[in-house]
Amino acid sequence: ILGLMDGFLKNDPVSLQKDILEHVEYTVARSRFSFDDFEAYQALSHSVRDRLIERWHDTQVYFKRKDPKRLYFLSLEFLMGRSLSNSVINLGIRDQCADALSQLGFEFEVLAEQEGDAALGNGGLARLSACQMDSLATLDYPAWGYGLRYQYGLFRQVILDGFQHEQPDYWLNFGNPWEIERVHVSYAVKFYGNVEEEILNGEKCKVWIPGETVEAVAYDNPIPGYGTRNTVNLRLWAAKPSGQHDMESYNTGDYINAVVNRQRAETISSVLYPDDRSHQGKELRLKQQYFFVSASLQDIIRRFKEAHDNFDVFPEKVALQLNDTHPSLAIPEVMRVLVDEEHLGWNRAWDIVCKIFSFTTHTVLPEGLEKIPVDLLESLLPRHLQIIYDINFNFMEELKKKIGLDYDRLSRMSIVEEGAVKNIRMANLSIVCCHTVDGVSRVHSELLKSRVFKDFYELWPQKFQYKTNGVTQRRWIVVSNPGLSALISKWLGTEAWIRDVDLLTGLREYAADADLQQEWKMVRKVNKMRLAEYIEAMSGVKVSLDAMFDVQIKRIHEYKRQLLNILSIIHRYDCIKNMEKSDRRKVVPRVCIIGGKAAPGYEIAKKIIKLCHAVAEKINNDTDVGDLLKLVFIPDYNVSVAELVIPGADLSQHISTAGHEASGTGSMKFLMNGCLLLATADGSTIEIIEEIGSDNMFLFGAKVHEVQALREKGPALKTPLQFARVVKMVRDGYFGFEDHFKSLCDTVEGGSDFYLLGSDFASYLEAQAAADKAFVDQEKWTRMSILSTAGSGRFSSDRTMEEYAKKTWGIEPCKCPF
Ligand SMILES: CCc1ccc([C@H](C)CC(=O)N[C@@H]2O[C@H](CO)[C@@H](O)[C@H](O)[C@H]2O)cc1
Repeated sequence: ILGLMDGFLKNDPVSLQKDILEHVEYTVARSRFSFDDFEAYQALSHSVRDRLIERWHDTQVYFKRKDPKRLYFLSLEFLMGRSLSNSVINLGIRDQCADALSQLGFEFEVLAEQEGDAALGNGGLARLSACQMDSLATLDYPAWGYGLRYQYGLFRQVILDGFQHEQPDYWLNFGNPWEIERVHVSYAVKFYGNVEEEILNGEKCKVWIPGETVEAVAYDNPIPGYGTRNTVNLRLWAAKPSGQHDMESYNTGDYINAVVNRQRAETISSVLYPDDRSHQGKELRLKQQYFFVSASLQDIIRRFKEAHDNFDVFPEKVALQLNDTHPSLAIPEVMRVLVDEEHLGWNRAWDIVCKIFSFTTHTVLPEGLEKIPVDLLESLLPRHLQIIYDINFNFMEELKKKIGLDYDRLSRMSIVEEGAVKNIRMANLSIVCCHTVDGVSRVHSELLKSRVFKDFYELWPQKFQYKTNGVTQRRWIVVSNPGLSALISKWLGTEAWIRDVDLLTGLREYAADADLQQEWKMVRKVNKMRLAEYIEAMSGVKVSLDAMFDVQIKRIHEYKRQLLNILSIIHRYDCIKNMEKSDRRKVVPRVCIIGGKAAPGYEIAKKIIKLCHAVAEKINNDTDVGDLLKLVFIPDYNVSVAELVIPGADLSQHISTAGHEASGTGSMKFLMNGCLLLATADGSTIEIIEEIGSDNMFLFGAKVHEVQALREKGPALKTPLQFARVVKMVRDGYFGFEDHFKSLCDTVEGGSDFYLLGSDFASYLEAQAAADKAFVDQEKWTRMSILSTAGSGRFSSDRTMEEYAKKTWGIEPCKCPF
């Protein structure tokens, strides 16, 4: 048994080879003498999976024995991307795998490309969840992630004639080696029905009689830590028809309908809502939220009761994190279980609930806050509506005692929004219940306290904190940029920075060192070549490696101002066209790269994508301009595309109207990879400036506190002539489709420039010019690039998770010793 302490499987190339060939034969069921890249990928993945399972078991066994306080991270979205490369890096067996494969005639990188992305999320919030799971595992925290196993992830973006089309992402087509179906871990989830009263040992208690029951089946995704044996679990729920058959319909021979009804159950977890803007109060969306919350809480309470029989201990053993309001039905659900099923009594139950829940909001705009129509909740979850009403009644009573009968404030703070359509304000419910309300950057938290949740901040200032977002350096440097990763380890003389990222500051002293600069530039050149090949393959456009690769990749939103970027490209093009031939050699060649998905119903965002293609069509085919300027739109932007684009970027743009980006995490990934930032002072960028200094960035635009006043100016707002000129070019059909682009132009003219593209245009062009000037001085640029990486340590999700663990969750590392 001692020999088996670190598991059965050995990680030397020969053992790996044996395991791979066995999986080819017995798992993939192909002859070990002839199998292709995809089958080799499947076999390798299963060999790595086996090693994850061992570590997962050992970790869970150890957690069970130590019974530490656990964190349960509830999120409706996890944007995991690919798992193979990240897993072998965190297991520390990448080279062994590469050796084992090369002897079998396969190349690791080629096989890694075979894997499809697990795109179970929309954007920032979803990828943040994934980065945070990697950090929780690496820091040995006893954590679990809970979410939904969508059969269809975020849609595939197909561009036809410059227009976005959505294709379903059936990602499970060829199975998924990174999950383990847990047929024995399943729970019944109830919907609809009504609530009846019963007398139980003299007590009146409520009983919910459901109208429909669906089965939730668990799929476990082992999340390996880096440099530790700890492997935590991401448990995703899939909806299955519940066991009990309604024989009734069978007897009436209405067999088909019976089966169809049963199939209906599966639709609950079938597709991810591709909209990361407003909540449309759709019933299926609400069903998804309650389905995963109910299954997760049944699982969490079962695990607690295995080791404990007194719920007063629950807050010492369980911390529940709500990733935005999407899982906040967990609050009335825990109340329902503790009151209706465990019979703890309301006050004791409420006391427990207020100790276990914490909430992070990722939205700045009040209209982005989730509201659920009362009638929808009444029909789908009648008991939960009652509980929410009771929570609100007690809260209102308490509030009246504190603030008196200030009806405006009372109605603003009420969880129930009166009006033609009564709604439940999920953010208010979350704030009333949770002990901590976190923003995702310092300025975000300031805006929450001074605007969005001002009333609540004045009542409970202690609840409002912030934990600035972070990203994992394992995926965003080591996996996606192995050249830079090796260079950093060489110059720091250790790989310890991968676990302890503050060590990156050690690069500062070498920022001007000619040797490092040389090697740094070489690594970046190789990454640029890889990106240039991808661009040519995806768009047919050949780009020059001497040009500055200027990148803006993120979801398409008006507040993220991709339109401002495109209008500045039109300006740059116009300038080149009108410039003396002789002056053209002073132009710094630029390749502008834009990528991102628009929510299917977001028309303006889709027009921005079309405009980008129309402008690219003009510029890229203008031989007169040639390599001085290129514009390419990268289709189907996702985690894997980001891993390829970010290492090859010279400049990245984060140009949201100040006060609109809660944090932003893309900027942190570019920073870690030594890409310079052209940005507004918004969200996390404000903290990046403090870390690396504004002289290592290109900043422009109105500040957060200036935006309101500028908006009030409305039509009086001054916009530079250049701005009017480029908008006029679009309006007049210079790029065609003038009718299609009219409404787009209307969003930035006629006093309705809500996102201040016009008033920020001049300083934006100045920042662009400053970037051009700096790029010519490669010594200066490379020094700024090295200092960017050196100052990026603070933006690791390791720091974020340590802050949450200490200040919000009260959990300690629990490192599996064997
Ligand atoms: C359809 C409902 C919906 C609404 C909002 C959302 C997310 C909260 C939107 C989102 O991803 N917000 C981004 O969260 C990041 C992680 O904290 C921040 O860095 C970004 O600034 C924020 O826009 C998802 C789905």
